[in-house]
Amino acid sequence: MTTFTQIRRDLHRIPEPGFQEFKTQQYLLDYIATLPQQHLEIRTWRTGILVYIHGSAPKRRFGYRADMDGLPIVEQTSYDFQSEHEGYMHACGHDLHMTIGLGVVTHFATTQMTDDLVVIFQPAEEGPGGAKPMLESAELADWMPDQMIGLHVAPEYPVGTIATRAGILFANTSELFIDLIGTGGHAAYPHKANDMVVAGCQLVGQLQTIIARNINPLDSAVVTIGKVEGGTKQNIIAERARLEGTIRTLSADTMIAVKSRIEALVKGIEAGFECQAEIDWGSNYLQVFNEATLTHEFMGWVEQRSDVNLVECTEAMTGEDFGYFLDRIPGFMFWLGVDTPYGLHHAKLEPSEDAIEVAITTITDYLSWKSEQRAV
Ligand SMILES: CC(=O)N[C@@H](CCC[C@H](N)C(=O)O)C(=O)O
Repeated sequence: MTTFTQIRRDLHRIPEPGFQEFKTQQYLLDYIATLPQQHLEIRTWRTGILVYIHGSAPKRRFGYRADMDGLPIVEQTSYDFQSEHEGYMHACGHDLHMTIGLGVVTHFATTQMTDDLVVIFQPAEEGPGGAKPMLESAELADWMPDQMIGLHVAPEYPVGTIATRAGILFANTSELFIDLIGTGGHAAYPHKANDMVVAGCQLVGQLQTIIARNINPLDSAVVTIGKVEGGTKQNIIAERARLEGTIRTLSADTMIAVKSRIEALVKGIEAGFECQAEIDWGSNYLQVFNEATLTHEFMGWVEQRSDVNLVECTEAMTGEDFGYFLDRIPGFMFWLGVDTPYGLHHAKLEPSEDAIEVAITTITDYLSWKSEQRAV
């Protein structure tokens, strides 16, 4: 087993929620401390880490970002290195993203590049979002890269596949939390209560009409309710219900339109069920927009290689707060094939560990090549 496979497995065992990646941060810091330190400078920001790798004659500063948090999922993989944190799992590949980040740090700590590189381990990608506050932090302010790279594991592609496109890669997102407050009561006296389970169920159904009936079929949008909570016992009419979801759109205007329809439907539920409703939009992420010149150059570079296959993919409705990096710094994100039948956020996700070496080689070779091009 390679060091990096072992590292991935160690990280897989300790998934933590956003901004609580304490063990993860310590694990990464402990590993980085074992590397030759002469070109490295290390800073921490909350539970994140920034590793500055000084080049020999720098004219530019590249950036690679890896996200760190796990998800509230009960793991169902066949692994003998399953999560030790009950109810949490690395089900979005962040264990691989971080391992690849360590691989990149290891490579350039021992083989100095001409240009500088900042490897950013960023907390809370799954929510509430670490990228935006990290970009506003004093820790990153004087280390701001000139070009950013990020990747995300892609279960649907074979190992050795790099998939990307110029322009929008991932959607705009907004979280969605709706609280419905009515009147509870005895299950046998529905006429004396105001049942929020019924109101909540109706609202879930009505929300589906936004995409089906209000959005241009040639546009793309998603409204998913991923969690419904309501009531306390089977024979008590529920006083409260809570819907939790997410909205995805390919344009900012469509996001505004979807939110306005949600507000209208929620008002209708309030009137129809004589209840109170509160909407909280939670956190929102900007689309991931790949800068055209750099993305095409990268795609051309990948095409020349015999060890990886390039796929020009379509946009996905996934979200990523890496969009905030790309809004400020030119660069791109790409999908890394990890060949597993279960999708992202699935309890059985088992990404192929062979993809780790593919990614480390691709990123370090690409950055070395870019660095040798010498910026003007
Ligand atoms: C790559 C990926 O799966 N990202 C997440 C980002 C979630 C953002 C936020 N918490 C939300 O749910 O809107 C995704 O679900 O796409």
